[in-house]
Amino acid sequence: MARKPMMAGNWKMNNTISEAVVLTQEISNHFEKDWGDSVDVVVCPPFVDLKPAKTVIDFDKMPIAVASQNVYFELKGAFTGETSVAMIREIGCAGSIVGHSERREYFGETNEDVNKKVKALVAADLYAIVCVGESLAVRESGEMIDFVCAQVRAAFAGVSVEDATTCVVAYEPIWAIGTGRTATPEQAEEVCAAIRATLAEMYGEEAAEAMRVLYGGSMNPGNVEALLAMPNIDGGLIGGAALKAASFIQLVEACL
Ligand SMILES: O=C[C@H](O)COP(=O)(O)O
Repeated sequence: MARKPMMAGNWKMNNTISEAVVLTQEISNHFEKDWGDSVDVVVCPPFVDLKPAKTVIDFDKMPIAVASQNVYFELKGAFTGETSVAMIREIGCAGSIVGHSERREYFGETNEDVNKKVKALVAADLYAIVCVGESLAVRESGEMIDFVCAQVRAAFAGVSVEDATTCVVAYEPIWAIGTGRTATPEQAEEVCAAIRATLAEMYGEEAAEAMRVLYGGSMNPGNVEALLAMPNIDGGLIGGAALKAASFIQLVEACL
């Protein structure tokens, strides 16, 4: 089955509102090819930048979705500092990243939290971009497939096939994030294929074939084509290379 590629830019904690407006406008200005319906392009700015970025995209009628980098699983109430699915939905977000390794490492996000966030998102008709990935120690122990597939099972525990198929999985080996040390296409493919096999165990072959598995970790215009050539890599979750309009557009166009 031909899956529609997705190229998602995770801006992490970069760009004030004014900077976000400039970057979004630059992405819009660099837009030359009509990517139409052949790739899903997503930008994931910090919370405060979501509305300004969405406003620029809507004004320019750009085929770009906006997603948040995180969301809380409770619907509302006394959860100081958190942001609900209703809040991001009203801004016009299509979904949210969940379980990014930086949130797992620095903010103590657990597999159980990730699962609750996936459930909160799909219940609000939003999708989750579920991040999984092993540390260097796990990679060197050779246990990365078991580790990552356990993260996938935990993230989707109790999620229906209908809801799961709206979601995306992003394989991001922690040792490749922001380090310039990209996984080789073969290393990335091995784990992405195992992720799809896990999804097939949970949801059946047809659903697993329909779900997108992205790679993230120092993806850039120089290595994107070799990674996208792998049969189980359906796009990218991009950090550093998404912070410049020209390189982000190059990554999008590599999907065409
Ligand atoms: O969410 C994005 C990833 O953490 C990849 O970041 P990076 O492209 O800067 O390595």
